[in-house]
Amino acid sequence: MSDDNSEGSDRNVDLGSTRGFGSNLEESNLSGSGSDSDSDPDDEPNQGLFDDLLSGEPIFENKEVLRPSYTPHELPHRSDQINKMATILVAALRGETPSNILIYGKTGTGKTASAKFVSKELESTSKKYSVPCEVEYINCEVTDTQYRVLAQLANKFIEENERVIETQIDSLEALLDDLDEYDDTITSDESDPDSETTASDVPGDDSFVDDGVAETTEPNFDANSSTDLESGESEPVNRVDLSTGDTVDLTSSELDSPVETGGSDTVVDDDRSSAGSETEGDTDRSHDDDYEHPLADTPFSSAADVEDRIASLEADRESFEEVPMTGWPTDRVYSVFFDAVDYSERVVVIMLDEIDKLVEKSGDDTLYNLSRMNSELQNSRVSIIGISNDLKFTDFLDPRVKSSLGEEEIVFPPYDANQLRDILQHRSEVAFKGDALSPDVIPLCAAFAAQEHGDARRALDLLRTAGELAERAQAETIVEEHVRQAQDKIELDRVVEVVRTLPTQSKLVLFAIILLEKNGVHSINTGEVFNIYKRLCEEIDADVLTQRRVTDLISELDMLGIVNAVVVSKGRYGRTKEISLSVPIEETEAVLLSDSRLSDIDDVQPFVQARFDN
Ligand SMILES: Nc1ncnc2c1ncn2[C@@H]1O[C@H](COP(=O)(O)OP(=O)(O)OP(=O)(O)O)[C@@H](O)[C@H]1O
Repeated sequence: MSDDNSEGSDRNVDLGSTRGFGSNLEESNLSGSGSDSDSDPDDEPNQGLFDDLLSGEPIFENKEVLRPSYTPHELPHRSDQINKMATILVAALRGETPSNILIYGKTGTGKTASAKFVSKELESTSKKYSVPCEVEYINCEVTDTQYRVLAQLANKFIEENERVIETQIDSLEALLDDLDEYDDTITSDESDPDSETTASDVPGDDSFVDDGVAETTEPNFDANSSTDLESGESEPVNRVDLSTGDTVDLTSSELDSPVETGGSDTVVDDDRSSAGSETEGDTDRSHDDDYEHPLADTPFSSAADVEDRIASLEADRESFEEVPMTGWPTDRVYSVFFDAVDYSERVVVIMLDEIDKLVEKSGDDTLYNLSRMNSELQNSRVSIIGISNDLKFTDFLDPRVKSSLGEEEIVFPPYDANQLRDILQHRSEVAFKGDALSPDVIPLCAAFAAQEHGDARRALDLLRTAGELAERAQAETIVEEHVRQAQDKIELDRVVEVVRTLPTQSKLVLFAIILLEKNGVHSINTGEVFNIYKRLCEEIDADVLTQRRVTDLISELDMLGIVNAVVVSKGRYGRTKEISLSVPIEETEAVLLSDSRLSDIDDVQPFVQARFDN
């Protein structure tokens, strides 16, 4: 013992300023004492707290891929649902409005993962083909009121509009720079006596080349624009009605695209020579190549046009007003959202995950407003994808909303054990080191999760937790026992979470049941629970609910799997519920007592007597 201590203190001294981390620890100890004088306290070596833990071969290669936040690139056994979604949403890429979609399925059946996968594909394809289409995802469990949903969407679209404006302004400014450069070059060419720059130097449309230079007395970029190149100035023409303020989609590729001269140099040369053009020779040919007019193939006919457009974009940007997270009247929020969506031509897909939570919390107003938007939008189109694991929530919807929202329905059935096995197999290849898994681990995780209504999230949790437990035990491989321990741990964690988040009244009812069980009462009935519950309420000054309401709370606890309540017939005494606890008593009691209100109940013993008093 004393040796150990001295070794520990040696460590402190010896490692001093010269030694690094763990792997050098032993070696450093052996190296004898070093000088104290030059040791910097900030560089003090660690005492190896983590070294042992780090020294074990880690089981995981990449644990992140087993976490719920990871979006897989492949979703085995969901191709039917994914293809169906894609078939509906492809309309957006054709500039049409896709039907609204309702996605149903129990928890962990891959609804969110599949919908996100499809929307990623949709957005990237829309970029590829330059068809404006955006997907906005909202989790209604978090954003659960009409105000918040609309505000969040409004702000997202405002942000997106600002981004688009920024890009457009950048491109327009680059265009102005090009114009300046072009003007400078033309001016310097004009002052060069060797170079005879005339109107025919300007790139023109097809007719310019085809018809021969001689005919092209007034060069033009296209049917609507004309430029006096001798003065080097562009004359404004009515190519674009700037007064409408329509968004001009100026991508940099459009801006950079070369002017169509309508033919090769050879053709141009031939035409020119045969037409006896004023412009001849190499210099002119190089002008055609080098000095394409920057405004050709743009909707602008002069620098002033471009500047006007920049000013109007800047004014638009100034006019955007971010919605605060509270405080505005809802119709104002709606109107800002509406304008933000309609700012430019595009198809917008709004994905409302856990949509049932939104309806439960704040009715169907949001869905009503969103589903009738298309009839009023001028530029854009909106389509909704609702995701829910509650199949019944549409019963609470206004029939119009229900039929509009459910234009297309896609069901995600639970996975069976074989499918879960495939999913786990795919992930485990990336998640674990080579032979970290013993062969029975994946089948066991899949079997446990299949019992839980085929929940892939549960299966992945089990596999990850089993890996963590094995790692903690410094085992080299994950074995069946780790999976069983993981199953118990997850179950306990679930119970703790459910109990912790119960409302106080339910906690009191549960506490009453625990007290009865702890005092050896079996086959507890509702009346007994009610009596203890009443005393507990009095003790902490809580409202006392009616016995009927307490019976309902017991049924809710039963549904949550915390208690087991069976109805038994007592012959001529009628029927009664027999209640027992389905969760570990100690842990559950500890969670209840961690609630500050319940922790006031200190001496619980006397309450149990109530059973015998009544
Ligand atoms: N076919 C699959 N292939 C790979 N991973 C999957 C598959 N299905 C689901 N998962 C994974 O399972 C977890 C749960 O999936 P997801 O969140 O999509 O379920 P959900 O049906 O939306 O559940 P909830 O209704 O609880 O939100 C995620 O980590 C997801 O990546």
